[in-house]
Amino acid sequence: MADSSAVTRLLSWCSERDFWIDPRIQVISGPCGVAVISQDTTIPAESILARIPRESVLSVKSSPISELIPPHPYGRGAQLSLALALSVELMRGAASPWFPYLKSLPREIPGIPLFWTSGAHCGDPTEWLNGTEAWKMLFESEENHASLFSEIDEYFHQVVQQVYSQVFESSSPAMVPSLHHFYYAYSLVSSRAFLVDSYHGLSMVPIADAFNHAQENHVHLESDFDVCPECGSLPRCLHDDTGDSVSRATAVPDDADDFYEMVSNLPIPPNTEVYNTYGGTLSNAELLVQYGFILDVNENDRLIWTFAELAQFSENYLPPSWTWDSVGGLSQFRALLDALISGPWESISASELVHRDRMHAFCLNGDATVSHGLWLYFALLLCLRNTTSPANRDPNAVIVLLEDMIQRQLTLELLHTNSASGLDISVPQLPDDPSPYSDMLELACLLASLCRARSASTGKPGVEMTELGDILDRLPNDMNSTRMAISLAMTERSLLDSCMSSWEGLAECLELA
Ligand SMILES: C[S@@+](CC[C@H](N)C(=O)[O-])C[C@H]1O[C@@H](n2cnc3c(N)ncnc32)[C@H](O)[C@@H]1O
Repeated sequence: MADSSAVTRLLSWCSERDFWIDPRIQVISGPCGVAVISQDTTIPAESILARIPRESVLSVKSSPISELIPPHPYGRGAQLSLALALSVELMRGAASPWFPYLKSLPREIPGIPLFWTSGAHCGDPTEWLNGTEAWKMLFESEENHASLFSEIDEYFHQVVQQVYSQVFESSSPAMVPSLHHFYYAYSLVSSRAFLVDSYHGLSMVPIADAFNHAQENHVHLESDFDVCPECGSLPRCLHDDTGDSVSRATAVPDDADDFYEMVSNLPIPPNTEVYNTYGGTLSNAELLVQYGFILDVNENDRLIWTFAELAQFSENYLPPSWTWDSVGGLSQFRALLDALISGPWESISASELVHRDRMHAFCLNGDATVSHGLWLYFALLLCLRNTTSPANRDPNAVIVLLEDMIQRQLTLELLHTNSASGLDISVPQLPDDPSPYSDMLELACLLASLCRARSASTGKPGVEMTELGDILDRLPNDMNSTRMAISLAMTERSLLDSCMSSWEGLAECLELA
Protein backbone atom coordinates (compact mmCIF):
# COMPACT_ATOMS: atom_id res chain seq x y z
CA MET A 1 0.00 0.00 0.00
CA ALA A 2 1.28 3.50 -0.84
CA ASP A 3 1.77 5.71 2.24
CA SER A 4 0.49 9.28 2.27
CA SER A 5 3.98 10.74 1.70
CA ALA A 6 4.30 8.64 -1.49
CA VAL A 7 0.97 10.08 -2.65
CA THR A 8 2.16 13.61 -1.83
CA ARG A 9 5.34 13.06 -3.88
CA LEU A 10 3.29 11.58 -6.73
CA LEU A 11 1.02 14.66 -6.76
CA SER A 12 3.92 17.12 -6.85
CA TRP A 13 5.54 15.10 -9.69
CA CYS A 14 2.19 15.32 -11.51
CA SER A 15 1.91 19.07 -11.08
CA GLU A 16 5.49 19.54 -12.39
CA ARG A 17 4.43 17.61 -15.50
CA ASP A 18 1.32 19.58 -16.34
CA PHE A 19 -1.25 17.16 -15.00
CA TRP A 20 -4.43 18.88 -13.89
CA ILE A 21 -6.61 17.41 -11.14
CA ASP A 22 -9.97 19.00 -10.37
CA PRO A 23 -9.90 20.37 -6.79
CA ARG A 24 -13.35 18.80 -6.25
CA ILE A 25 -11.61 15.39 -6.04
CA GLN A 26 -8.67 14.18 -3.97
CA VAL A 27 -6.25 11.30 -4.46
CA ILE A 28 -5.74 9.67 -1.08
CA SER A 29 -3.92 6.74 0.46
CA GLY A 30 -6.76 4.60 1.85
CA PRO A 31 -6.98 1.23 3.60
CA CYS A 32 -6.98 -0.56 0.20
CA GLY A 33 -4.19 1.43 -1.42
CA VAL A 34 -4.63 4.60 -3.40
CA ALA A 35 -8.20 5.78 -4.03
CA VAL A 36 -9.99 8.91 -5.25
CA ILE A 37 -12.70 10.65 -3.23
CA SER A 38 -14.94 13.62 -3.91
CA GLN A 39 -14.77 16.70 -1.70
CA ASP A 40 -17.83 18.37 -0.23
CA THR A 41 -19.67 19.37 -3.40
CA THR A 42 -21.68 17.39 -5.91
CA ILE A 43 -19.84 17.06 -9.22
CA PRO A 44 -22.12 17.17 -12.28
CA ALA A 45 -21.95 14.58 -15.08
CA GLU A 46 -19.61 15.31 -17.99
CA SER A 47 -17.08 17.17 -15.85
CA ILE A 48 -13.42 16.72 -16.71
CA LEU A 49 -11.86 15.60 -13.43
CA ALA A 50 -8.27 15.00 -14.47
CA ARG A 51 -6.12 15.77 -17.48
CA ILE A 52 -3.15 13.47 -17.96
CA PRO A 53 -0.44 14.52 -20.44
CA ARG A 54 -0.02 11.89 -23.15
CA GLU A 55 3.73 12.15 -22.84
CA SER A 56 3.62 11.18 -19.15
CA VAL A 57 2.43 7.61 -19.62
CA LEU A 58 4.81 4.68 -19.39
CA SER A 59 4.38 2.52 -22.47
CA VAL A 60 6.63 0.39 -24.66
CA LYS A 61 6.80 3.42 -27.01
CA SER A 62 7.80 5.89 -24.28
CA SER A 63 10.23 3.47 -22.63
CA PRO A 64 13.92 4.43 -22.93
CA ILE A 65 14.57 0.85 -24.13
CA SER A 66 11.74 0.91 -26.63
CA GLU A 67 13.86 -0.32 -29.52
CA LEU A 68 14.88 -3.47 -27.60
CA ILE A 69 11.32 -4.61 -26.86
CA PRO A 70 9.43 -6.61 -29.51
CA PRO A 71 6.15 -4.68 -29.89
CA HIS A 72 2.73 -6.31 -29.48
CA PRO A 73 -0.32 -4.15 -30.10
CA TYR A 74 -2.77 -5.92 -27.77
CA GLY A 75 -3.54 -8.99 -25.68
CA ARG A 76 -1.16 -10.98 -23.50
CA GLY A 77 1.79 -9.99 -25.71
CA ALA A 78 1.14 -6.30 -24.98
CA GLN A 79 1.01 -7.01 -21.22
CA LEU A 80 4.30 -8.87 -21.34
CA SER A 81 6.08 -6.17 -23.36
CA LEU A 82 4.86 -3.46 -21.02
CA ALA A 83 5.88 -5.54 -17.99
CA LEU A 84 9.39 -5.69 -19.46
CA ALA A 85 9.53 -1.89 -19.93
CA LEU A 86 8.14 -1.35 -16.44
CA SER A 87 10.52 -3.82 -14.78
CA VAL A 88 13.49 -1.94 -16.19
CA GLU A 89 12.16 1.43 -14.93
CA LEU A 90 11.49 -0.06 -11.49
CA MET A 91 15.08 -1.32 -11.35
CA ARG A 92 16.45 2.07 -12.36
CA GLY A 93 14.95 3.63 -9.23
CA ALA A 94 15.60 7.36 -8.92
CA ALA A 95 17.18 7.41 -12.40
CA SER A 96 13.78 6.65 -13.94
CA PRO A 97 11.73 9.63 -15.17
CA TRP A 98 8.67 7.96 -13.55
CA PHE A 99 10.32 7.41 -10.15
CA PRO A 100 7.75 9.23 -7.90
CA TYR A 101 4.92 7.49 -9.78
CA LEU A 102 6.57 4.08 -9.43
CA LYS A 103 7.12 4.69 -5.71
CA SER A 104 3.37 5.23 -5.27
CA LEU A 105 2.52 1.76 -6.64
CA PRO A 106 1.88 -1.21 -4.33
CA ARG A 107 5.22 -2.53 -3.03
CA GLU A 108 4.17 -6.16 -3.04
CA ILE A 109 2.84 -8.24 -5.89
CA PRO A 110 -0.88 -7.32 -5.96
CA GLY A 111 -3.00 -10.33 -4.94
CA ILE A 112 -3.64 -11.87 -8.35
CA PRO A 113 -3.93 -15.67 -8.07
CA LEU A 114 -1.05 -16.32 -10.48
CA PHE A 115 1.31 -15.36 -7.70
CA TRP A 116 -0.56 -16.56 -4.63
CA THR A 117 1.65 -18.47 -2.26
CA SER A 118 0.76 -21.13 0.31
CA GLY A 119 0.34 -19.93 3.90
CA ALA A 120 1.80 -21.88 6.82
CA HIS A 121 -1.63 -22.86 8.23
CA CYS A 122 -4.06 -22.40 5.41
CA GLY A 123 -2.50 -24.32 2.52
CA ASP A 124 -2.55 -23.17 -1.06
CA PRO A 125 -5.54 -20.85 -1.70
CA THR A 126 -5.45 -21.83 -5.38
CA GLU A 127 -6.76 -25.31 -4.45
CA TRP A 128 -10.16 -23.75 -3.76
CA LEU A 129 -10.30 -22.47 -7.33
CA ASN A 130 -10.23 -25.97 -8.83
CA GLY A 131 -12.54 -26.22 -11.84
CA THR A 132 -13.72 -22.60 -11.58
CA GLU A 133 -13.69 -20.09 -14.40
CA ALA A 134 -10.68 -18.47 -12.74
CA TRP A 135 -8.85 -21.81 -12.74
CA LYS A 136 -9.55 -22.26 -16.44
CA MET A 137 -8.19 -18.80 -17.23
CA LEU A 138 -5.09 -19.41 -15.16
CA PHE A 139 -4.06 -22.94 -15.88
CA GLU A 140 -5.87 -24.41 -18.85
CA SER A 141 -4.50 -23.81 -22.27
CA GLU A 142 -7.02 -22.72 -24.86
CA GLU A 143 -6.79 -24.25 -28.30
CA ASN A 144 -3.17 -23.71 -29.41
CA HIS A 145 -2.35 -21.29 -26.59
CA ALA A 146 -0.12 -21.97 -23.64
CA SER A 147 -1.58 -21.37 -20.17
CA LEU A 148 -1.07 -17.90 -18.74
CA PHE A 149 1.49 -19.17 -16.27
CA SER A 150 3.70 -20.90 -18.81
CA GLU A 151 3.40 -17.98 -21.23
CA ILE A 152 4.87 -15.56 -18.68
CA ASP A 153 7.74 -17.90 -17.85
CA GLU A 154 8.46 -18.58 -21.50
CA TYR A 155 8.51 -14.86 -22.32
CA PHE A 156 10.91 -14.28 -19.42
CA HIS A 157 13.34 -16.94 -20.63
CA GLN A 158 13.09 -16.16 -24.35
CA VAL A 159 12.87 -12.35 -24.42
CA VAL A 160 13.27 -10.67 -21.04
CA GLN A 161 16.60 -12.21 -20.04
CA GLN A 162 18.19 -11.18 -23.34
CA VAL A 163 16.98 -7.61 -22.96
CA TYR A 164 18.17 -7.49 -19.34
CA SER A 165 21.60 -8.73 -20.40
CA GLN A 166 21.91 -5.76 -22.78
CA VAL A 167 20.40 -3.12 -20.48
CA PHE A 168 22.23 -4.23 -17.35
CA GLU A 169 25.41 -5.30 -19.12
CA SER A 170 27.70 -3.33 -16.84
CA SER A 171 25.65 -3.77 -13.64
CA SER A 172 26.51 -6.12 -10.82
CA PRO A 173 24.45 -9.35 -10.82
CA ALA A 174 22.45 -8.04 -7.83
CA MET A 175 21.23 -5.17 -10.00
CA VAL A 176 19.84 -7.43 -12.71
CA PRO A 177 16.10 -8.02 -12.21
CA SER A 178 15.02 -11.55 -11.27
CA LEU A 179 12.07 -13.63 -12.45
CA HIS A 180 10.29 -12.58 -9.24
CA HIS A 181 10.89 -8.93 -10.12
CA PHE A 182 9.39 -9.55 -13.58
CA TYR A 183 6.35 -11.21 -11.95
CA TYR A 184 5.93 -8.07 -9.82
CA ALA A 185 6.02 -5.86 -12.92
CA TYR A 186 3.59 -8.19 -14.73
CA SER A 187 1.14 -8.09 -11.82
CA LEU A 188 1.22 -4.27 -11.81
CA VAL A 189 0.53 -4.21 -15.55
CA SER A 190 -2.25 -6.77 -15.19
CA SER A 191 -3.95 -4.87 -12.38
CA ARG A 192 -3.60 -1.27 -13.60
CA ALA A 193 -2.62 -0.75 -17.26
CA PHE A 194 -4.97 0.92 -19.76
CA LEU A 195 -5.21 0.68 -23.53
CA VAL A 196 -4.98 4.41 -24.30
CA ASP A 197 -4.50 4.92 -28.03
CA SER A 198 -3.07 3.39 -31.18
CA TYR A 199 0.38 4.88 -30.52
CA HIS A 200 1.07 4.13 -26.85
CA GLY A 201 -1.23 1.08 -26.74
CA LEU A 202 -1.28 -0.56 -23.32
CA SER A 203 0.20 1.90 -20.84
CA MET A 204 0.73 2.70 -17.18
CA VAL A 205 -1.29 5.89 -16.69
CA PRO A 206 -0.56 7.89 -13.54
CA ILE A 207 -3.68 9.24 -11.75
CA ALA A 208 -6.06 7.35 -14.06
CA ASP A 209 -4.97 4.19 -12.27
CA ALA A 210 -5.73 5.61 -8.83
CA PHE A 211 -9.48 4.98 -9.25
CA ASN A 212 -10.92 1.75 -7.90
CA HIS A 213 -13.49 -0.30 -9.83
CA ALA A 214 -17.27 -0.48 -9.54
CA GLN A 215 -19.86 -1.66 -12.03
CA GLU A 216 -21.84 1.56 -11.47
CA ASN A 217 -18.86 3.74 -12.25
CA HIS A 218 -18.70 7.53 -11.91
CA VAL A 219 -15.83 8.20 -14.35
CA HIS A 220 -14.20 6.84 -17.48
CA LEU A 221 -11.03 7.55 -19.44
CA GLU A 222 -11.44 9.55 -22.65
CA SER A 223 -8.82 9.53 -25.35
CA ASP A 224 -8.57 10.12 -29.08
CA PHE A 225 -7.67 6.54 -29.87
CA ASP A 226 -7.07 6.99 -33.58
CA VAL A 227 -3.68 8.73 -33.55
CA CYS A 228 -0.75 8.00 -35.83
CA PRO A 229 0.67 4.62 -34.70
CA GLU A 230 4.16 5.78 -35.75
CA CYS A 231 4.47 9.12 -33.95
CA GLY A 232 1.26 9.57 -31.92
CA SER A 233 0.11 12.65 -33.84
CA LEU A 234 -3.64 13.28 -33.94
CA PRO A 235 -3.53 15.76 -36.87
CA ARG A 236 -2.14 14.62 -40.22
CA CYS A 237 1.56 13.90 -40.12
CA LEU A 238 4.46 12.71 -42.26
CA HIS A 239 3.41 9.08 -41.81
CA ASP A 240 0.01 9.58 -43.41
CA ASP A 241 -0.66 8.29 -46.83
CA THR A 242 -3.64 9.24 -48.98
CA GLY A 243 -5.82 6.49 -47.55
CA ASP A 244 -5.83 8.06 -44.09
CA SER A 245 -9.02 8.40 -42.09
CA VAL A 246 -11.11 11.54 -42.45
CA SER A 247 -11.03 12.35 -38.74
CA ARG A 248 -7.24 12.52 -38.66
CA ALA A 249 -6.99 14.30 -42.01
CA THR A 250 -9.32 17.08 -40.91
CA ALA A 251 -8.34 17.33 -37.24
CA VAL A 252 -7.24 20.75 -36.09
CA PRO A 253 -4.48 20.69 -33.46
CA ASP A 254 -5.84 21.57 -30.08
CA ASP A 255 -4.39 21.60 -26.55
CA ALA A 256 -6.83 18.89 -25.50
CA ASP A 257 -5.14 16.52 -27.95
CA ASP A 258 -2.12 16.34 -25.68
CA PHE A 259 -4.08 14.90 -22.76
CA TYR A 260 -6.07 11.88 -21.72
CA GLU A 261 -9.04 12.90 -19.61
CA MET A 262 -10.97 11.33 -16.75
CA VAL A 263 -14.56 12.44 -17.27
CA SER A 264 -17.60 11.92 -15.03
CA ASN A 265 -20.48 10.00 -16.59
CA LEU A 266 -22.97 10.68 -13.81
CA PRO A 267 -23.31 13.16 -10.94
CA ILE A 268 -20.91 12.31 -8.12
CA PRO A 269 -22.24 12.91 -4.60
CA PRO A 270 -20.04 14.82 -2.12
CA ASN A 271 -17.63 12.95 0.18
CA THR A 272 -17.80 9.64 -1.59
CA GLU A 273 -15.32 7.36 -3.31
CA VAL A 274 -15.11 8.05 -7.04
CA TYR A 275 -15.06 4.84 -9.10
CA ASN A 276 -13.95 3.99 -12.61
CA THR A 277 -14.90 0.73 -14.32
CA TYR A 278 -12.26 -1.69 -15.60
CA GLY A 279 -14.87 -3.19 -17.94
CA GLY A 280 -18.65 -3.26 -17.77
CA THR A 281 -18.97 -7.01 -18.38
CA LEU A 282 -16.20 -8.33 -16.12
CA SER A 283 -17.16 -11.34 -14.00
CA ASN A 284 -15.67 -11.99 -10.57
CA ALA A 285 -13.43 -14.67 -12.11
CA GLU A 286 -12.04 -12.10 -14.57
CA LEU A 287 -11.63 -9.46 -11.85
CA LEU A 288 -9.82 -11.94 -9.64
CA VAL A 289 -7.43 -13.21 -12.32
CA GLN A 290 -6.56 -9.81 -13.71
CA TYR A 291 -6.94 -7.44 -10.75
CA GLY A 292 -6.83 -9.63 -7.63
CA PHE A 293 -10.22 -8.75 -6.13
CA ILE A 294 -13.87 -9.73 -6.42
CA LEU A 295 -17.14 -7.86 -5.84
CA ASP A 296 -19.64 -9.03 -3.19
CA VAL A 297 -22.28 -9.38 -5.87
CA ASN A 298 -21.48 -9.49 -9.56
CA GLU A 299 -24.27 -9.83 -12.07
CA ASN A 300 -21.72 -10.65 -14.80
CA ASP A 301 -20.77 -13.97 -13.20
CA ARG A 302 -21.09 -16.84 -15.63
CA LEU A 303 -19.72 -20.31 -16.34
CA ILE A 304 -18.51 -21.22 -19.77
CA TRP A 305 -18.01 -24.54 -21.54
CA THR A 306 -15.94 -25.04 -24.65
CA PHE A 307 -17.20 -27.19 -27.51
CA ALA A 308 -14.45 -29.70 -26.67
CA GLU A 309 -15.69 -29.97 -23.06
CA LEU A 310 -19.26 -30.55 -24.24
CA ALA A 311 -18.09 -33.14 -26.74
CA GLN A 312 -16.19 -34.96 -23.98
CA PHE A 313 -19.22 -34.80 -21.69
CA SER A 314 -21.48 -36.25 -24.42
CA GLU A 315 -19.07 -39.13 -24.98
CA ASN A 316 -19.12 -39.89 -21.25
CA TYR A 317 -22.82 -39.45 -20.55
CA LEU A 318 -24.74 -40.60 -23.59
CA PRO A 319 -25.51 -44.35 -23.84
CA PRO A 320 -22.61 -46.46 -25.23
CA SER A 321 -24.58 -47.06 -28.45
CA TRP A 322 -24.28 -43.33 -29.20
CA THR A 323 -21.42 -42.22 -31.47
CA TRP A 324 -20.58 -39.07 -33.40
CA ASP A 325 -21.39 -41.02 -36.56
CA SER A 326 -24.95 -41.33 -35.33
CA VAL A 327 -25.28 -37.53 -35.62
CA GLY A 328 -23.48 -37.20 -38.95
CA GLY A 329 -19.88 -36.90 -37.67
CA LEU A 330 -18.23 -34.55 -35.16
CA SER A 331 -17.01 -31.86 -37.55
CA GLN A 332 -20.30 -31.75 -39.49
CA PHE A 333 -22.17 -31.52 -36.21
CA ARG A 334 -20.01 -28.63 -35.08
CA ALA A 335 -20.39 -26.74 -38.37
CA LEU A 336 -24.18 -27.15 -38.28
CA LEU A 337 -24.33 -26.08 -34.63
CA ASP A 338 -22.21 -22.96 -35.29
CA ALA A 339 -24.51 -21.96 -38.13
CA LEU A 340 -27.61 -22.56 -36.02
CA ILE A 341 -26.35 -20.63 -32.99
CA SER A 342 -26.10 -17.44 -35.03
CA GLY A 343 -29.83 -17.67 -35.90
CA PRO A 344 -32.39 -15.42 -34.17
CA TRP A 345 -34.18 -18.06 -31.98
CA GLU A 346 -36.61 -15.40 -30.80
CA SER A 347 -39.11 -17.89 -29.41
CA ILE A 348 -36.58 -19.14 -26.83
CA SER A 349 -36.60 -15.75 -25.10
CA ALA A 350 -39.96 -16.75 -23.55
CA SER A 351 -38.12 -19.47 -21.61
CA GLU A 352 -37.30 -19.11 -17.90
CA LEU A 353 -34.43 -21.56 -18.21
CA VAL A 354 -32.72 -20.46 -21.42
CA HIS A 355 -31.44 -17.02 -22.43
CA ARG A 356 -30.22 -15.77 -25.76
CA ASP A 357 -26.48 -15.03 -25.61
CA ARG A 358 -24.50 -13.61 -28.49
CA MET A 359 -21.22 -13.29 -26.55
CA HIS A 360 -20.78 -16.73 -25.06
CA ALA A 361 -21.96 -19.73 -27.06
CA PHE A 362 -22.09 -22.29 -24.25
CA CYS A 363 -22.68 -20.65 -20.93
CA LEU A 364 -24.66 -20.47 -17.70
CA ASN A 365 -25.32 -16.88 -16.62
CA GLY A 366 -25.72 -15.18 -13.22
CA ASP A 367 -29.47 -16.02 -13.23
CA ALA A 368 -28.57 -19.71 -13.58
CA THR A 369 -30.11 -19.96 -17.05
CA VAL A 370 -28.31 -21.65 -19.96
CA SER A 371 -27.42 -19.87 -23.19
CA HIS A 372 -29.40 -20.71 -26.31
CA GLY A 373 -26.16 -22.18 -27.74
CA LEU A 374 -25.84 -24.65 -24.87
CA TRP A 375 -29.49 -25.64 -25.17
CA LEU A 376 -29.09 -26.01 -28.94
CA TYR A 377 -26.02 -28.21 -28.48
CA PHE A 378 -28.05 -30.89 -26.67
CA ALA A 379 -31.27 -30.32 -28.58
CA LEU A 380 -29.40 -30.77 -31.87
CA LEU A 381 -27.65 -33.91 -30.65
CA LEU A 382 -30.99 -35.46 -29.76
CA CYS A 383 -32.71 -34.31 -32.95
CA LEU A 384 -29.97 -35.65 -35.20
CA ARG A 385 -29.64 -38.89 -33.33
CA ASN A 386 -33.26 -39.66 -34.15
CA THR A 387 -32.81 -38.65 -37.78
CA THR A 388 -31.30 -41.28 -40.01
CA SER A 389 -31.91 -39.68 -43.39
CA PRO A 390 -29.20 -37.16 -44.47
CA ALA A 391 -32.01 -35.11 -46.09
CA ASN A 392 -33.42 -34.50 -42.64
CA ARG A 393 -30.06 -33.07 -41.60
CA ASP A 394 -30.58 -30.18 -43.95
CA PRO A 395 -30.39 -26.98 -41.79
CA ASN A 396 -33.91 -25.88 -42.70
CA ALA A 397 -35.39 -29.24 -41.73
CA VAL A 398 -33.39 -29.19 -38.50
CA ILE A 399 -34.63 -25.69 -37.64
CA VAL A 400 -38.24 -26.92 -37.91
CA LEU A 401 -37.45 -29.79 -35.52
CA LEU A 402 -35.68 -27.49 -33.07
CA GLU A 403 -38.47 -24.89 -33.14
CA ASP A 404 -40.84 -27.70 -32.29
CA MET A 405 -38.62 -28.66 -29.34
CA ILE A 406 -38.65 -25.06 -28.16
CA GLN A 407 -42.44 -25.07 -28.12
CA ARG A 408 -42.43 -28.28 -26.10
CA GLN A 409 -39.85 -26.80 -23.75
CA LEU A 410 -42.10 -23.75 -23.17
CA THR A 411 -45.16 -25.97 -22.62
CA LEU A 412 -43.27 -28.00 -20.07
CA GLU A 413 -42.00 -24.94 -18.25
CA LEU A 414 -45.56 -23.66 -17.95
CA LEU A 415 -46.78 -27.01 -16.70
CA HIS A 416 -43.92 -27.15 -14.19
CA THR A 417 -44.48 -23.60 -12.91
CA ASN A 418 -48.17 -24.16 -12.44
CA SER A 419 -47.79 -27.51 -10.77
CA ALA A 420 -45.14 -26.02 -8.44
CA SER A 421 -47.39 -23.09 -7.49
CA GLY A 422 -50.41 -25.41 -7.02
CA LEU A 423 -52.51 -23.15 -9.23
CA ASP A 424 -55.60 -24.72 -10.64
CA ILE A 425 -55.67 -22.87 -13.93
CA SER A 426 -55.95 -23.97 -17.46
CA VAL A 427 -52.56 -25.25 -18.60
CA PRO A 428 -51.55 -27.12 -21.68
CA GLN A 429 -51.67 -30.78 -20.82
CA LEU A 430 -49.15 -33.37 -21.79
CA PRO A 431 -50.58 -35.88 -24.17
CA ASP A 432 -51.59 -39.26 -22.71
CA ASP A 433 -48.70 -40.81 -24.52
CA PRO A 434 -45.63 -38.96 -23.19
CA SER A 435 -43.32 -40.24 -25.93
CA PRO A 436 -43.29 -36.93 -27.89
CA TYR A 437 -41.66 -35.53 -24.77
CA SER A 438 -39.07 -38.27 -24.28
CA ASP A 439 -36.37 -36.20 -26.01
CA MET A 440 -37.24 -33.32 -23.63
CA LEU A 441 -36.76 -35.65 -20.69
CA GLU A 442 -33.37 -36.63 -22.04
CA LEU A 443 -32.44 -33.00 -22.72
CA ALA A 444 -33.37 -31.98 -19.16
CA CYS A 445 -31.42 -34.92 -17.70
CA LEU A 446 -28.35 -34.13 -19.80
CA LEU A 447 -28.33 -30.46 -18.79
CA ALA A 448 -28.83 -31.41 -15.13
CA SER A 449 -25.97 -33.95 -15.39
CA LEU A 450 -23.70 -31.38 -17.05
CA CYS A 451 -24.22 -29.01 -14.11
CA ARG A 452 -23.92 -31.78 -11.51
CA ALA A 453 -20.63 -32.99 -12.97
CA ARG A 454 -19.15 -29.52 -13.05
CA SER A 455 -20.38 -28.64 -9.56
CA ALA A 456 -18.77 -31.84 -8.21
CA SER A 457 -15.41 -30.88 -9.66
CA THR A 458 -15.50 -27.23 -8.52
CA GLY A 459 -13.54 -26.16 -5.46
CA LYS A 460 -11.30 -28.15 -3.16
CA PRO A 461 -11.80 -31.88 -3.78
CA GLY A 462 -13.87 -33.61 -1.10
CA VAL A 463 -15.35 -30.40 0.37
CA GLU A 464 -19.14 -30.30 0.13
CA MET A 465 -21.04 -27.17 -0.82
CA THR A 466 -22.73 -27.16 2.61
CA GLU A 467 -19.31 -26.90 4.31
CA LEU A 468 -18.06 -23.96 2.27
CA GLY A 469 -20.13 -21.31 4.10
CA ASP A 470 -18.88 -22.50 7.51
CA ILE A 471 -15.28 -22.58 6.33
CA LEU A 472 -15.66 -19.03 5.03
CA ASP A 473 -17.18 -17.84 8.31
CA ARG A 474 -14.31 -19.29 10.33
CA LEU A 475 -11.54 -17.82 8.13
CA PRO A 476 -9.48 -15.02 9.67
CA ASN A 477 -9.98 -11.70 7.82
CA ASP A 478 -6.35 -11.53 6.72
CA MET A 479 -6.67 -14.70 4.59
CA ASN A 480 -8.04 -12.68 1.73
CA SER A 481 -6.88 -14.93 -1.12
CA THR A 482 -8.48 -18.02 0.42
CA ARG A 483 -11.62 -16.02 1.18
CA MET A 484 -11.91 -14.85 -2.45
CA ALA A 485 -11.18 -18.32 -3.83
CA ILE A 486 -13.84 -19.96 -1.63
CA SER A 487 -16.41 -17.24 -2.46
CA LEU A 488 -15.81 -17.74 -6.15
CA ALA A 489 -16.16 -21.53 -5.90
CA MET A 490 -19.32 -21.12 -3.79
CA THR A 491 -20.94 -18.76 -6.28
CA GLU A 492 -20.19 -21.07 -9.19
CA ARG A 493 -21.45 -24.13 -7.35
CA SER A 494 -24.64 -22.40 -6.30
CA LEU A 495 -25.32 -21.29 -9.89
CA LEU A 496 -24.68 -24.85 -11.11
CA ASP A 497 -26.82 -26.38 -8.36
CA SER A 498 -29.66 -23.98 -9.02
CA CYS A 499 -29.57 -24.68 -12.76
CA MET A 500 -29.40 -28.41 -12.06
CA SER A 501 -32.51 -28.25 -9.81
CA SER A 502 -34.47 -26.37 -12.48
CA TRP A 503 -33.76 -29.02 -15.12
CA GLU A 504 -34.35 -31.83 -12.63
CA GLY A 505 -37.69 -30.22 -11.76
CA LEU A 506 -38.62 -30.25 -15.42
CA ALA A 507 -37.52 -33.87 -15.76
CA GLU A 508 -39.56 -34.89 -12.70
CA CYS A 509 -42.58 -33.19 -14.15
CA LEU A 510 -42.22 -35.37 -17.24
CA GLU A 511 -41.61 -38.51 -15.25
CA LEU A 512 -44.80 -37.91 -13.25
CA ALA A 513 -46.85 -37.24 -16.38
C1 LIG B 1 -5.93 0.47 -10.92
S1 LIG B 1 -5.62 0.03 -9.29
C2 LIG B 1 -6.67 1.10 -8.38
C3 LIG B 1 -5.96 1.82 -7.28
C4 LIG B 1 -5.50 0.92 -6.19
N1 LIG B 1 -6.42 0.91 -5.07
C5 LIG B 1 -4.10 1.23 -5.67
O1 LIG B 1 -3.85 0.94 -4.55
O2 LIG B 1 -3.28 1.73 -6.36
C6 LIG B 1 -6.39 -1.53 -9.25
C7 LIG B 1 -6.27 -2.27 -7.94
O3 LIG B 1 -7.09 -1.65 -6.95
C8 LIG B 1 -7.75 -2.61 -6.15
N2 LIG B 1 -9.20 -2.45 -6.38
C9 LIG B 1 -9.81 -1.73 -7.35
N3 LIG B 1 -11.14 -1.77 -7.22
C10 LIG B 1 -11.40 -2.53 -6.15
C11 LIG B 1 -12.60 -2.96 -5.51
N4 LIG B 1 -13.80 -2.61 -5.94
N5 LIG B 1 -12.49 -3.74 -4.41
C12 LIG B 1 -11.28 -4.13 -3.95
N6 LIG B 1 -10.09 -3.76 -4.51
C13 LIG B 1 -10.15 -2.96 -5.59
C14 LIG B 1 -7.23 -3.97 -6.61
O4 LIG B 1 -6.15 -4.31 -5.80
C15 LIG B 1 -6.76 -3.68 -8.01
O5 LIG B 1 -5.71 -4.56 -8.42
